Amino acid sequence: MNTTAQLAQIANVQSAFSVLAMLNMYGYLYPEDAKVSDGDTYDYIVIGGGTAGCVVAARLAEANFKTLIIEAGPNPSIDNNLPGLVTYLINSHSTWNFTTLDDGFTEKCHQQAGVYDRGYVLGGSGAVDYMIYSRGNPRDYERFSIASNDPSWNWTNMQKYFKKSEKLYDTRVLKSRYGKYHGTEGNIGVTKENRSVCDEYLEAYKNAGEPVVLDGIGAGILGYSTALYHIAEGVRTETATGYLTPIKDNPNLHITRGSMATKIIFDDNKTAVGVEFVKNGQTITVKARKEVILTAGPFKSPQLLMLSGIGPKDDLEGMNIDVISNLPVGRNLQNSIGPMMCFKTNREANPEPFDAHQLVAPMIIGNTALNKSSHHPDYVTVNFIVDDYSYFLSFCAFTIGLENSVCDRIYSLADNKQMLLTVLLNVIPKSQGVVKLRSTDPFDQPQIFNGYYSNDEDLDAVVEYMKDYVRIEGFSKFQSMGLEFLKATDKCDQFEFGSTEYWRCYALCMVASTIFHCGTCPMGTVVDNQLNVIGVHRLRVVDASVIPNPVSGSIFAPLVAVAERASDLIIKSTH
Ligand SMILES: Cc1cc2nc3c(=O)[nH]c(=O)nc-3n(C[C@H](O)[C@H](O)[C@H](O)COP(=O)(O)OP(=O)(O)OC[C@H]3O[C@@H](n4cnc5c(N)ncnc54)[C@H](O)[C@@H]3O)c2cc1C
Repeated sequence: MNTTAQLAQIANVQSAFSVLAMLNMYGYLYPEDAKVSDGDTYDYIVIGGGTAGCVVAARLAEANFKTLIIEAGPNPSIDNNLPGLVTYLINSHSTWNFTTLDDGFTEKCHQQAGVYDRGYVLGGSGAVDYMIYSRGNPRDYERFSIASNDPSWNWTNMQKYFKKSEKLYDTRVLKSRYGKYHGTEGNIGVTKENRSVCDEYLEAYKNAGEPVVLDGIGAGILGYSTALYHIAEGVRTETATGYLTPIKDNPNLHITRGSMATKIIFDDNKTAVGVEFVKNGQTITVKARKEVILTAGPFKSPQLLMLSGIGPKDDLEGMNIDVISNLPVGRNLQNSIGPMMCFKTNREANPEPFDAHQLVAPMIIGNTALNKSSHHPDYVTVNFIVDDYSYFLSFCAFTIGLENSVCDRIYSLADNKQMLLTVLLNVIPKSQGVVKLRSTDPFDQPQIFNGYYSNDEDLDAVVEYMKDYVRIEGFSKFQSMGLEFLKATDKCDQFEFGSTEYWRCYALCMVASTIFHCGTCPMGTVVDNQLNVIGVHRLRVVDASVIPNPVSGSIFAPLVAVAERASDLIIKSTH
């Protein structure tokens, strides 16, 4: 087995899945495609049927508003629905395949600067993501409140939206003292990792001084616990299936798929009055009686705003775009990143037979504070227990995008033993990237500069976190499991192993992106506390771009809660 062969296998399987996707086998689950003609009028037009877009459109349709979703992609297919197939979804028929500009260092260990994929499918990135379901902690939402100058975005207030959207299936958690933090009637089914292989690792983390908790999200507590996933009864739950399927015959809900929004149209009073989109080569303009709601995600929403005249004045003028509102659109790109760290154990790797209804590698999530009296994590670890080496090679080379030689080296060092694979994330990165227009063609990818470690403090912080985390090797329980850190790359060998210089080199080379991007149209500077775009009327953004800072360890669940709240705000402010 080697990485080249594994990548070839992925390409073959992906071709088969793209053919299956054309059959639209799950089409019966979703609303039929609407017949939309030039000049048609809706109460609300939602641009992008992704994670947030499906929530908002469903709530508006339920509230009796005639609502149109304009979605570029098709319906989800079998590889979107079955959790075990997630490895095949990057760079696939259901993603946009964005890449970033060269940042000068990531390419040392990676095939290219960065794979920044997003869902190109109804349900959006929630239909291609890794399904980790968590809420972050109170400090993350305090930062929303500060950015928006509105305390109502706080953690306590957001809990009702988490509960409203969640349907937790795990009876152990529900019966525990954490049960009260969870929802049981919501649209997003959630299950907990329960494979017994995790138990030994949880014990070992406990032995290493980390709290082990049954439920890692409800109270925003520190410690280690098995992951929650947005999976229910063996099937991924994203917002298309969770929110649109139950109301698929609602006459207020209209969807046009395969439709690329190219411009938001404003009248002379800077009021958004319609949207132009292209379907099957034909340009169609639709009108909004009440509002246009942009939910195209953290790369495409800023692109569309800029193409429509909302963005940094100098950049727009440089492209001969008339400026309607001069705002720092695209300027605050943020993401949770950190190095991938691999350990082998003395347990023989013993892969289970493939089961498409569950993720291949069980996950444990850790929230760690360096100062043990703190209530907030400094870093989050996403820990995979890996028995299946073909999965490992796919994750390493395809999902994280590391060079084949790096993945082959880890494979050989791991010596067919069970591995602990940790992605360590800095929860408060200070670095920022940028999304800019590449051209005035809406079909062009925007330019994305990832900005990883552009603020030196982030690298210093991550080095401290790695040094802290790698100490687990020295504790008796992990020692008895033979835990051993694997030097995944030889590109740092000029530095003494364990020195600050070594870890700095390792962190840069082995950086892994979570693809939890946010902040490109943040609350406070591009949208106000009600998510209205500043300086214009009747236009909101509701997607990951409005989230001003990363939420520790995930973004899907926080965004669903933000979209639930945004729906309330929109309905209450109905003109
Ligand atoms: C590979 C991957 C793994 C991830 N893993 C996790 C995880 O495990 N846990 C977690 O919490 N988060 C995860 N995330 C992040 C999370 O899923 C996303 O941040 C979140 O779903 C983004 O939602 P959104 O509504 O902002 O955008 P999206 O869900 O991306 O929705 C945007 C929608 O708009 C459509 N669109 C874009 N432009 C146009 C246009 N011009 N016209 C019409 N339609 C358009 C797109 O096709 C898409 O459907 C992951 C993301 C990816 C990509």
